[in-house]
Amino acid sequence: MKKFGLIGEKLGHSYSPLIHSKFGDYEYELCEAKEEELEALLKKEEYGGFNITIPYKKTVLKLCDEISDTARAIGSVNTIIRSEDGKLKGYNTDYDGFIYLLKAAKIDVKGMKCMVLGSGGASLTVQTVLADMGASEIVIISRKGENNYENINRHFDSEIIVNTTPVGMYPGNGRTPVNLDDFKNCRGVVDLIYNPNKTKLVLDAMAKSLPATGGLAMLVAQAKESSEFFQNKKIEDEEIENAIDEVRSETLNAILIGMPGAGKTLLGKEIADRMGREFVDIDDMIVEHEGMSIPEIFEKKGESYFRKVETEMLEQACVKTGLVIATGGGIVKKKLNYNIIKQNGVVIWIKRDLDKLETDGRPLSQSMPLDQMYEERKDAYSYWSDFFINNNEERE
Ligand SMILES: Nc1ncnc2c1ncn2[C@@H]1O[C@H](COP(=O)(O)OP(=O)(O)OP(=O)(O)O)[C@@H](O)[C@H]1O
Ligand SMILES: O=C(O)C1=C[C@@H](O)[C@@H](O)[C@H](O)C1
Ligand SMILES: [Mg+2]
Repeated sequence: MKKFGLIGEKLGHSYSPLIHSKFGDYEYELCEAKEEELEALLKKEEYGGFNITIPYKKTVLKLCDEISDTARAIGSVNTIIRSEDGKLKGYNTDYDGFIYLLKAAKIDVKGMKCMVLGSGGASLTVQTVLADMGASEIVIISRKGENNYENINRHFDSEIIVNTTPVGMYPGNGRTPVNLDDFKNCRGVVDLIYNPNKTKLVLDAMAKSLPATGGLAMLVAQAKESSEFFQNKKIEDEEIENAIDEVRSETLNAILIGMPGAGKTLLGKEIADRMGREFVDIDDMIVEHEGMSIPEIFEKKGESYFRKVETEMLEQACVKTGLVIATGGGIVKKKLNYNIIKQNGVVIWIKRDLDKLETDGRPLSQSMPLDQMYEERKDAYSYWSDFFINNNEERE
């Protein structure tokens, strides 16, 4: 079997090799390339075909020998196949991928005023789908276009917002292209970014109880169709959901929260061992970073300094994927930590009866009654977590 590749400018964020490994038994490589290298790369015969991503989906049109009707109509190619006679044929599988995403997220664009952020190849595909699905108006916001971020207030009445820019994408996590507070009529948010799993834009929409989705389902659905071209065989649609589930379970961090001494570190290590994952303890990161024990940091620098370093360490750990992360008990004291944890995390609340909690080496647990601390924090532990584990059985 020939090998295949993903061509783009920067590819450190891509899950495509992982996803393609679910659809077939072929090699799939990341090929970072500069624009002037594209032509030579496409000619390399060891590759049976390619996916194309930011910023080359428009550029490669002129390098293909043939282009499918859909890709030509949209003006964007994300899949290229080398035929037996060496000719390169360009397709667009993002079109079906975006339709799949809208349906999966139950976001109906019919009759809606839609704002598309960004004007690259992915934006062209999104615009075509929105028009085909009956959007009443489609506004494109780009840095230099007629509608831009300076005069975006003209379109604060948009009902659906679709982000096709890389703003907020790994490693630039935590950024958002627009402030959702400005869009009072907003009825749905779609971010094509899939790493992180939930961008700031998506988390902001969820905080307002708006329907919102990241781009993983689109990525997987377009990859399935590309893989059908690569292998010249049909793959059933059920495979898309299976692959999404597998990618989520392999990439999301398992993040443990709960009272000091509840067993986050103990259980975190055990979970990581059993899953064959790397374990990270935020408290250990802080101690290493500061070169002091936690009681010493509290004593010499105070709690607010400790919290500042804790947030920095949390940010470093949570932009990564596939980890088991034990936090300190006070992580929920700072609202800012919520988005950091949620972007790539499944959050597990470790519960243990208060009279069983270890307080040694834990300055806050020694400075106030544990039932008072629990009262102050229990609603946050509950709201921040996706599920809980009872850790009352003796383990040692
Ligand atoms: N189920 C259990 N059985 C016996 N001992 C336990 C159990 N759970 C936790 N412990 C013990 O309680 C102590 C505290 O556990 P651990 O350090 O894992 O808590 P933590 O939640 O990480 O605390 P912190 O918030 O301070 O980091 C440890 O000595 C641990 O071995
Ligand atoms: O990030 C990625 O791996 C990709 C993103 C989209 O552009 C897709 O169209 C492309 O096939 C792969
Ligand atoms: Mg711990």
